Amino acid sequence: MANTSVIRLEQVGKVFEQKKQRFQALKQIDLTVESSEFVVIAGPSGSGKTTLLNLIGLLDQPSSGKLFFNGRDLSQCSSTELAQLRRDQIGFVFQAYNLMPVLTALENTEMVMEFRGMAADKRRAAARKTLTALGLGELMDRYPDQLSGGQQQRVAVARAVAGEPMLVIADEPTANLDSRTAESLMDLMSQLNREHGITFIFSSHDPRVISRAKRVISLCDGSIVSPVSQAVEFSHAV
Ligand SMILES: Nc1ncnc2c1ncn2[C@@H]1O[C@H](COP(=O)(O)OP(=O)(O)OP(=O)(O)O)[C@@H](O)[C@H]1O
Repeated sequence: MANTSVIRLEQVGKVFEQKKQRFQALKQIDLTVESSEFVVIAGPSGSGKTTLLNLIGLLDQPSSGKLFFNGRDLSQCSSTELAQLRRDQIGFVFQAYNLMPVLTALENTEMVMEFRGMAADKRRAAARKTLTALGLGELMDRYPDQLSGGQQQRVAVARAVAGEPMLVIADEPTANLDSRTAESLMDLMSQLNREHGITFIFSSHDPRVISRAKRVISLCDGSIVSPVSQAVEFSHAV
């Protein structure tokens, strides 16, 4: 089957306006990410990585240009349709994990599938399977404050991937992790990408993440500065 674009941006710009200040955070971005890609958006602090991820994750809207998700022109979608797409097709791993403190690891992992209206037995089975695959089989009934930072990060990944979304977006996924945990998290995401064909888009300035990407998109001052049409292969050795 031919590759389908998960995300396509055409001449996308993003301007933030505060009081009388106008700041162009993204400038005329052209970018296509195909199904099953494993992409890192790299660049220095302030280059626009989070702004770009927020657009790709349908959390924010461009000021100019066009954004397509799975072939759909998002400017034609209502806010309800955008919310449904986010819920059903996209998994998010936030830097701050954003786990619910009053829910166990298992309940946190089930949460997004519950929002989707999946039957309780199905979502519980999917959450158990994913947590076990992530090495958290024995810790499913613990609350976030009973888990280490790395374990919480794994629960956040489990929550993002358990419902097998089309796309997983991770903002600086290794920012708070030690080298070993960061390495195993990247192993896990590569495996999910290879075995389940889930498309991953990360933002990072961590060389450990960038070296594992199949394609790196470099941002500088809101513009893409690396070739985007060709996959860039990096050695796995850092
Ligand atoms: N809501 C906002 N209002 C005004 N300016 C903003 C807003 N969000 C981001 N910016 C500005 O846009 C630019 C890009 O920010 P962004 O957070 O996307 O960068 P980044 O590459 O993710 O940085 P970091 O690596 O430090 O997280 C920065 O100069 C930032 O100050």
